[in-house]
Amino acid sequence: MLTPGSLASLGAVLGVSSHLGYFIHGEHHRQAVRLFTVLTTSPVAIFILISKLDEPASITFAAQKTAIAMLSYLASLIASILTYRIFFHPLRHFPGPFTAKLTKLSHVLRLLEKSDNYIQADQLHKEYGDVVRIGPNELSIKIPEIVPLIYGPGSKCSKIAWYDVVGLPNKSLQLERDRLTHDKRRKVWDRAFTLRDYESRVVGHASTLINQLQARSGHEVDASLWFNFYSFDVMGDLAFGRSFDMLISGKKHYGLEALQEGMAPLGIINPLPWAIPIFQALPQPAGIDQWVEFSNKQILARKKYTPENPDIMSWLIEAENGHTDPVASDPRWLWGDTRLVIVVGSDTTSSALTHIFYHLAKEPHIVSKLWAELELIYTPDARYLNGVINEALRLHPLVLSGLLRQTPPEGTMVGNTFILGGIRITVLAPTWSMGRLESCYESAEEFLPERWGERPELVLNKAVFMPFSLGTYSCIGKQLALMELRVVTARIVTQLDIAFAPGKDDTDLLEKTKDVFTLEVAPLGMVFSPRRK
Ligand code: HEM
Repeated sequence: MLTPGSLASLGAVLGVSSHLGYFIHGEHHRQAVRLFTVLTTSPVAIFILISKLDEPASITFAAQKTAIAMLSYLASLIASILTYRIFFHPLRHFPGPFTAKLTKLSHVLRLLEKSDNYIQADQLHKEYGDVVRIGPNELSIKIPEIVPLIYGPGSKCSKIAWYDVVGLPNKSLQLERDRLTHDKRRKVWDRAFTLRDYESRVVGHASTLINQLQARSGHEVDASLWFNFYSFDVMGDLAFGRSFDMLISGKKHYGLEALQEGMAPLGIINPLPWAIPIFQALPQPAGIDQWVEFSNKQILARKKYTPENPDIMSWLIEAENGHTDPVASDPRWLWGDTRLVIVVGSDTTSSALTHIFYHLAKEPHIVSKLWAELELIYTPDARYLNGVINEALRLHPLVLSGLLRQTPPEGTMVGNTFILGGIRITVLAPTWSMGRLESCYESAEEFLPERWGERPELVLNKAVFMPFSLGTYSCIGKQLALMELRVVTARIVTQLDIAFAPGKDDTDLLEKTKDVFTLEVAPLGMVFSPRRK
C-alpha cells in the first residue's frame, strides 16, 4: 500500500537527487522539449502505476496520490535549486536583486512591458555597482578591462547555450558555438566579402532613397521606415541578387513586417535559453511562421537563377553544391545563413542610420561641419563623417544589452574575483552602458564626432568600443556596413536639409525603441528639404 506519506517522501528524495545528480551539471537546453514532455506526461504514467500497484484504489485516491507525488517532487526540486542558488552558488557573493539570484523568470517578467533590457541593466548597475548578478548563473560586468577578456581575440570564453537554440533546427555562422566548425563556415562567408565591389550597387539604392525623400520634400516622413526600406533593398540585392523594391514602391514588403514580428518574441524570451525550444515546439504565432516562410522562399527562389553579378549567396550556394566537407554541404547551413543575412544585413544598418540622422537633426552644427568636410573630400577617410558614424554606434549600439558569453571550464577572473571552473557562468559587458562610461569617454553622454578625429583625447579607453564585436566572432559585414552608412549619410547631408518634423523630437525614438537582441527602432518623424547653400 502506497501511503500519501511514503509518496511524498519518495517525491522529495527524487526532487533533490534529480537536481544534485542531473540538473546542476552541464547544459540541458537541448533536452528541454524532451524534459518538458516527460514532466507534463508523467502525472498520467504515475496515475496508472498507482492504480495498478495500489489495488483496490478508487480513481479519486489514485489522483490524489499522483498529485502528492508530483507536487512533492516539484516542490523539493525547486527548493533544492533555490537553496543552492542562494547559499552555495559560486556567484552568491555578487550583488544583485534577490529575485535575480533565484530565477531568470523575474528578468523575463520585467521585460514584458517594454522590452527594454538595456535600460534595466543600466539601472541595476547604478543600484548594485560594476558587477551585478542579473541571473542565478549570470553576471553583467561594467568594467572596461573585461571587454578583451570576454570578447577579444584569444578569449577563452565561448558562446552561451542561447546560440544553440535560437535558430533551431538550422545552423548558421553566427549561431555556431564550436570554434573549429565556426572557423570553417567563416571561410565560406569570407569569400563573399573579400575584395567584392558592392559599392556601385549600394550607391544606386542610395540615389533612389534620395529621390524619394526629395519627392516628399517639406513633408513629414518616418525616417526610420525609409532607412529600413533602404537597408532591406540593399540586403535583397547584395544577398539574393534582387532588391525588394521598397524604395521604389514606398511600401513595406511583407518580409520586413515578418522579420519584425519574428524577432519580437526574442526580446522577451531571450533570457531563458531552455524555454526557446519549448516555445518553438508550440504552435507559433502567425508572425513567426510568416518570417520562416519568407526566409525560406528567398533561398528557394535564389537557387533557381544565377544573377549577373555574384551576390553573397553565390558563395554559400556554391559551397553547398560543390563541397564534400559536411560544414559546407549540410543544407541546414544555407537555411540558417539565409535567415542570418536577412537579419544582420538589414536591421543593422537601418538602425545605425536612424540614430545618425536623429543626432544630425538635433545638432545642426554637426551638419555644417560635415558639409565643410564633404565639399573637399568624400572617401572612406572622411574623418568627421567616420566620427559621426562611430558616435552613433557608441551611443546606440546594435546589440544594446551585450553579447552573452560563457566562462571557460577552468574558471576565469571577473574584476578582482576568480570564478571557479567546473560550472559555466554567463558573462556579458552591457554594451549600451559601456558606451557611456565616463572613465572611457570624456563627456560620455555627448555626441562628439571629433573624439574619433581631431580630438582623440576625448576617448580615454578605446578598448571598450566594439560595435562590431571583436575577435573570432566579430562582424564579417563590418566594411560593407560602414560603406553603406557612409554612402547614404554623405549623399543626404550634401543634398538635403534635415530637421525633426514639426512637433516631433527624440522622445519616441529613445523611449519606444525595443531591445529584441538587435533593435526594433521606433518611428522618427523628420522633414527633408532641398539644401539651402
Ligand atoms: C551597423 C551595422 C552592423 C553592426 C553594428 C553589426 C554588428 C555585429 C555584431 C555585434 C556581431 C556579433 C554578434 C554575436 O556575436 O552574436 C555581428 C555579427 C555578424 N554580422 Fe554584423 N553588424 C552590422 C552589419 C552587418 C552587415 C551589413 C552584414 C552583412 C550581411 C553583417 C553580417 C554579420 C555576420 C554574418 C555576423 C556573424 C559573424 C560570425 O559569427 O562569424 N553585419 N555583427
